[in-house]
Amino acid sequence: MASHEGKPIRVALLGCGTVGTEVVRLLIDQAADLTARVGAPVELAGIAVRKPNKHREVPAELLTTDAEALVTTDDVDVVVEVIGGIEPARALLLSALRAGKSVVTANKALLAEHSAELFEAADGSGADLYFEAAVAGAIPLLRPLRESLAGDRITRVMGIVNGTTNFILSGMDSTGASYAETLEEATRLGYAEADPTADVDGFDAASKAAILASLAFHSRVTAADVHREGIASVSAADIAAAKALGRTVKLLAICERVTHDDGEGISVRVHPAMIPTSHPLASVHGAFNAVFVEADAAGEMMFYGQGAGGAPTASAVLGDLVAVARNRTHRGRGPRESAYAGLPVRPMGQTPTRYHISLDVADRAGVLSQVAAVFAEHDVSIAAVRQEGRVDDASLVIVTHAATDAALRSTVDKIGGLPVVREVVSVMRVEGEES
Ligand SMILES: NC(=O)c1ccc[n+]([C@@H]2O[C@H](COP(=O)([O-])OP(=O)(O)OC[C@H]3O[C@@H](n4cnc5c(N)ncnc54)[C@H](O)[C@@H]3O)[C@@H](O)[C@H]2O)c1
Ligand SMILES: N[C@@H](CCO)C(=O)O
Ligand code: NA
Repeated sequence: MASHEGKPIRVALLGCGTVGTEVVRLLIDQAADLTARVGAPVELAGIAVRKPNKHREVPAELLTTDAEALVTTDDVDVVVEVIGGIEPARALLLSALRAGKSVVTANKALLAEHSAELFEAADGSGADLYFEAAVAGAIPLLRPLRESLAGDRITRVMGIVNGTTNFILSGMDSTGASYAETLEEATRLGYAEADPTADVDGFDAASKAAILASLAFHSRVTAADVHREGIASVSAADIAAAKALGRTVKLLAICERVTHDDGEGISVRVHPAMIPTSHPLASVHGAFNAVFVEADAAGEMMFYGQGAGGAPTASAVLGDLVAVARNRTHRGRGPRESAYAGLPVRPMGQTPTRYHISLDVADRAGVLSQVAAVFAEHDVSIAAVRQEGRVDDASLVIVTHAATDAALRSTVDKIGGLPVVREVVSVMRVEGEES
């Protein structure tokens, strides 16, 4: 096959915000190295922006407001999308792929909803679709899943994939700062999405979980399939309850194989959970991300690094850009969509989990047995109980063994209604320990 060595790779950049500005800087600063690594110069053909008059540290002559014209021009080989959101990003990338341009994107929201359509367009023209920056920023994670681990059988992916919420939770845990203060700081540092509800309500992590589950289990998983709970309901009481038992609270994205009588499926979820402080994910602080991957032959692996911020995210974008540019220069092609396994996503209720339940109860004879009876009634086995008497009531902490999430929820509902239970102080799932 003929090589296109030497012919410049022309790049259209869509969006020039936090990530886009850093992409331009790296492309310019590292032009000579990129040329050597790709085997051809990588040149910016144009930068689509909404407000051309805004001050930016990028070459003004490359700016355009006509993104549609830019992505379909003959003079462009690769389109890099760092606008975010569904439209117009979706329409622009479909146009680009259909016109045979390879695409590099950091857009998790788009991929978590429309990857099937995008891959189909890429297949139609033989173009590449790369998106390493969409999950866990700078950390090489999607390429290991799509390529390095393609010969193994992945059983579980669990991690901290949202820097903003991790920054908030670790800030609340260590400095005692308020939720509002830490969120403001995360926004100032460029970690938070334009609308921080995407971070705090778990939408950002759910999009990433959908992408991870699709790649890990060779199945189509969209954001709508992901069970999602954010951090808005995590209280100081939850954090204190976790600390009292040597645990800490993290927002986790968990994708795992689950087997039922009717066959194999997957569970994909995002929710706050208590993990032991001895667990490696417990020491992931600030905007850092970390993801555990478990595979049959490889065993356990952990990927750790900066999951957000302009420069770290641009690093992943540039890595993908080099990969697609090399493919163009040497007439290769990256991996396509792999959804052949078609595993169904199980409802959260069927997922085996463990709960930590902290209650304020009356301190008198028979209370513990009444509470324990509710667990037995729902076939939920108790792993540990801790009771501390106070003046006229008691604090009761119960940690369960694994049971279905539906059984655990019904247990908590019924316990909350017992006359001897004054308050359900904290209910949280427990992860990262033997069940
Ligand atoms: N910031 C991060 O840490 C981070 C990390 C990983 C992934 N991402 C993803 O990268 C993408 C970009 O994020 P960002 O933080 O740079 O956002 P940003 O808001 O800073 O930048 C987006 C830019 O796109 C511009 N834009 C909007 N509509 C446009 C249009 N129609 N044409 C041209 N430009 C348009 C906006 O004016 C803005 O300047 C998003 O998909 C985001 O989820 C960001
Ligand atoms: N807002 C995201 C950016 C990275 O995707 C985060 O906080 O992790
Ligand atoms: Na990544």
